[in-house]
Amino acid sequence: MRIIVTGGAGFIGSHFVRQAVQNQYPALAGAELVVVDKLTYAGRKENLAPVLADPRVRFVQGDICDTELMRDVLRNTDLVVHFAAESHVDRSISGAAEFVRTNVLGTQTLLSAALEAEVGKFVHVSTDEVYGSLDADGTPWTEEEPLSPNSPYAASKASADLLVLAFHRTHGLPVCLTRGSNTYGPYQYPEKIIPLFVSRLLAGRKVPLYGDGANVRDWLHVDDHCHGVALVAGGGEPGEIYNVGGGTELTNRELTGRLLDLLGLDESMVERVADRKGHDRRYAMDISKISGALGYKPAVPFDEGLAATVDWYRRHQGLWGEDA
Ligand SMILES: NC(=O)c1ccc[n+]([C@@H]2O[C@H](COP(=O)([O-])OP(=O)(O)OC[C@H]3O[C@@H](n4cnc5c(N)ncnc54)[C@H](O)[C@@H]3O)[C@@H](O)[C@H]2O)c1
Ligand SMILES: Cc1cn([C@H]2C[C@H](O)[C@@H](COP(=O)(O)OP(=O)(O)O[C@H]3O[C@H](C)C(=O)[C@H](O)[C@H]3O)O2)c(=O)[nH]c1=O
Repeated sequence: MRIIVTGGAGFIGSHFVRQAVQNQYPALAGAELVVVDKLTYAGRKENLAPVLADPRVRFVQGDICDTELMRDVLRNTDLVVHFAAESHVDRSISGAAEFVRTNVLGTQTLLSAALEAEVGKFVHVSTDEVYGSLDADGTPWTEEEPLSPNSPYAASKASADLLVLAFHRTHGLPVCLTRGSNTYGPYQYPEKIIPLFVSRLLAGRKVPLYGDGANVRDWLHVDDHCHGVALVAGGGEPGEIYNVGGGTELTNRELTGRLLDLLGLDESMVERVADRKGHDRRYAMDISKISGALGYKPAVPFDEGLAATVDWYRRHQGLWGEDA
């Protein structure tokens, strides 16, 4: 089996590749993996160091918007797992163009190449942010929830989702979509709240908590996210969407408190700053579809996963340079 993994040098994609090569996913055991990654600020080829020497792994530095390269790379491919994206909400607020280019145009370029190559399955890795924002007492989202993205990042991912579904309905391309919740773990570029706060606190710097700190996120360990994606790659039905949530809902204040406790620090390290523009209040996922259909169950207890993540950043301080 030949698998193309786009964005495989980033946070979640590199975890997927490392785990796949280590045969953690029965449906993908023994597969040849071709990683396609542009190596933006968020991608590090070194994230794949533990598996790069494996003869089943090939690395191609390239842009998913490059039509000729994608046509070439996707030939004779059984499965595409599409992680590559611009992924950070704050960056999409200060400049949306690269989000539209990579997340929308890049996805369309890949879909066209996948159609031409007659790939066996195309798994598009998406996000719960496409559903919008929930009130404190709102019911967690199922896959039937209408799309209502708020940030430019979420809008670009929702656009990509619609294109993926359109290629299924129009051309019969065998696609599946996963929609993951906020993911944490090692190897994440320190711009999202957990790696940013941990890196700063370890360096003795204060952390910026947006607004009232009462926004809620549904936390998912990267190991569980990737297991969900692998289950969908192995057994997901063409044309179907699967939510992949972690089930640990926390306000940003609660999350920050846990990080301070793990590091033996106090509230004086927290700086309250202006709120993010258009800040989504709460994300929460109903995962009964993937649990019932494919046996998905998040396995990493949040407190254990968070402690191990803090420990990993402690052992890898300065990995992304001082300014990250
Ligand atoms: N991080 C989360 O909490 C989260 C949650 C749900 C879904 N997702 C989705 O999961 C996927 C992976 O997210 P992540 O957090 O690992 O992102 P990331 O930013 O860590 O990694 C993205 C990777 O894509 C590569 N890339 C970017 N533009 C490219 C292009 N034009 N061509 C080729 N490669 C390119 C980067 O070099 C990087 O290696 C994304 O599609 C994201 O939308 C992320
Ligand atoms: C960076 C930062 C964030 N925050 C707040 C803002 C959010 O309420 C929460 C999480 O923010 P973060 O940017 O880490 O993640 P989201 O905006 O929820 O989006 C993330 O989860 C989804 C599912 C994806 O799909 C995205 O790729 C991923 O970036 O912490 C702060 O208070 N201070 C900060 O410095």
